[in-house]
Amino acid sequence: MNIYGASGHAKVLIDIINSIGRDVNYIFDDNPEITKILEYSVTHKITAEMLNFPTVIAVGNNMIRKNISQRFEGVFTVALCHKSATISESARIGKGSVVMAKAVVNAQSLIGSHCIINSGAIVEHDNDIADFVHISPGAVLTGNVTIGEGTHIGAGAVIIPGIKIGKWVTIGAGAIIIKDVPNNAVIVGNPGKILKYNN
Ligand SMILES: CC(=O)SCCNC(=O)CCNC(=O)[C@H](O)C(C)(C)COP(=O)(O)OP(=O)(O)OC[C@H]1O[C@@H](n2cnc3c(N)ncnc32)[C@H](O)[C@@H]1OP(=O)(O)O
Repeated sequence: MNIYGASGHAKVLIDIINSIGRDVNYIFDDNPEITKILEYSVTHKITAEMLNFPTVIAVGNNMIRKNISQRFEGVFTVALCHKSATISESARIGKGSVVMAKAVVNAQSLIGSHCIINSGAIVEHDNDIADFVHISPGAVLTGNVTIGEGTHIGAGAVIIPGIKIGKWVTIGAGAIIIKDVPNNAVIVGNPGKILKYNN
């Protein structure tokens, strides 16, 4: 498998690829100064040979991940799940999404494309998560939660059942969300209050 982006996030993807017994084939980064990550060499050119292997994007920023995925439409086609993640048979994980160690995705939850379900995050039953969403480590989405495109749920945040969160929202670390959230809002605290709006 290939990794696009030689970031800290890429180090975690290397561990996930190793956890499922696959090989890391190529790691690409457009910054020529980054030549190595862990024990792997970093390449700075995308070759035809590379495209023989499935690729995942190792970019934490949701908007940048979206832009890269659109530039390479059709190339980033696999979902990647750590062997310790628990994923219901009735859940669906979209192409290019990553589910990290000890994360849980429960019954009939739908995860879009190019999402990150980070370490130990819990996505309970019947959630509907759009593309390019990042659920940070330890966050808890209870049942029937809806999350719009590009939203970032901060570490340890909790969303109570049935809440609808808009697009390109940022939920601060540790926030408790008890009401629906409009597009682009940045919310912090318990109970969550709007701090500002993302541009
Ligand atoms: C493996 C990984 O690393 S995955 C990445 C996980 N990342 C995260 O969980 C980060 C989530 N991000 C946050 O919580 C950020 O603090 C944000 C996005 C909510 C706000 O960031 P900024 O826009 O830079 O806000 P800033 O730091 O200027 O703070 C603005 C105010 O909000 C408060 N605030 C910021 N974050 C929080 C928070 N999580 N909870 C409560 N209050 C907060 C600040 O104290 C400050 O209050 P003040 O004006 O009274 O002093």
